[in-house]
Amino acid sequence: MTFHLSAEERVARAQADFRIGLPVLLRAGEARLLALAAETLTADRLAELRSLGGEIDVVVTARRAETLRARAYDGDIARIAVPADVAAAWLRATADPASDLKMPMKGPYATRRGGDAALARVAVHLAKQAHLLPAAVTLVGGAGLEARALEAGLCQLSVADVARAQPEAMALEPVADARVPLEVSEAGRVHVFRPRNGGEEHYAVEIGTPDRRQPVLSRLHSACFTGDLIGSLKCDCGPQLRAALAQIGAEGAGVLLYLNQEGRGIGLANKMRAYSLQDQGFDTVEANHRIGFEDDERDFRIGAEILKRMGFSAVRLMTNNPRKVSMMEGAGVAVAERVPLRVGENPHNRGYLAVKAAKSGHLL
Ligand SMILES: Nc1nc2c(ncn2[C@@H]2O[C@H](COP(=O)(O)OP(=O)(O)OP(=O)(O)O)[C@@H](O)[C@H]2O)c(=O)[nH]1
Ligand SMILES: [Zn+2]
Repeated sequence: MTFHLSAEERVARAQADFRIGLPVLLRAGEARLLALAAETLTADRLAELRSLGGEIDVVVTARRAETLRARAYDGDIARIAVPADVAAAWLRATADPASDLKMPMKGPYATRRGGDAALARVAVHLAKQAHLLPAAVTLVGGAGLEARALEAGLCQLSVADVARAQPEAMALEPVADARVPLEVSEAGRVHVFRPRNGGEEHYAVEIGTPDRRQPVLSRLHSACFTGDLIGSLKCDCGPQLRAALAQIGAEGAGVLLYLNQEGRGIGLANKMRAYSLQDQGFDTVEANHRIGFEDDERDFRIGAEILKRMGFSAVRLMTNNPRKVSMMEGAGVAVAERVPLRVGENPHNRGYLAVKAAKSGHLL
């Protein structure tokens, strides 16, 4: 009897190692690549990589490459060659937009073309999933790479593992639920759902006893520490959260889903990076792109799966976001009605709301 690690378990370990700053060995057929997150790379670790020989790249998304004026020959990513004489700070500055303004002409960058970029793509995917800067440092062709990785006990992952690993939404389990009387209704109940991959837990706030045979009044809310908790005026999240709860409470039945996808799925640290860029004049969408993210990295299937696990198959969805409607329907939960939720506009978030309407299709 020996232990068998599933694809999900391997991927989850690799993500955790990226956050710690440990390298992971990626495999596809005969190809081998050692990968680390650019954000957690230290000078010592860079020296370790260099002692192996081989080619070191910093891999960024095509979005970040555009800001850096580097050519993205691999479509969605760019493999930037790291010169032999640069320090870890050079790699960091390539990945991190914090110094873009101070050094507007970073580079010039030499980007690799040809060869297989599949492993480099997996490396960037892991960094994103770990909520770090979406960039990886990679090494190919190092002497005795695989043997050394094994000897050091590094995590190993194949491209097939990443493809096989189920999305978080498909592997959510209910963990616990309990009665929580709320200001808007004394008949509140909080349910906690946990993904099998050890990722963030997500919550459902059930109010009253909604009829499972009818479309349930529902809000799909994404975590916003700044808006939900400390009263930030930069967005409309706090007022939306409270208005949705109030409306569900007034009707006497419904479900508020609270998904821990802070910052449209990029995590709070990256959201603060985006806010710094917004203070330099970029809008909410441009800021995400300059870090290297898409406009919206959320997976709303998580919300649909939670509703299905709770016995619902149709919703009256409180949202202005058409993507939430289409992703809900794509995941098998019918949207019988879209209930608009326009509250909380103020002078600070007026521009943000206008950009969401103009660029992300939000309905007014
Ligand atoms: N990356 C990024 N995230 C932001 C910014 N402002 C707010 N957010 C996040 O955006 C999300 C807002 O989520 P929702 O309340 O579901 O809003 P929505 O997608 O606009 O859709 P509806 O409110 O349903 O119309 C939260 O996760 C916030 O943390 C920003 O400038 N950049
Ligand atoms: Zn917000």
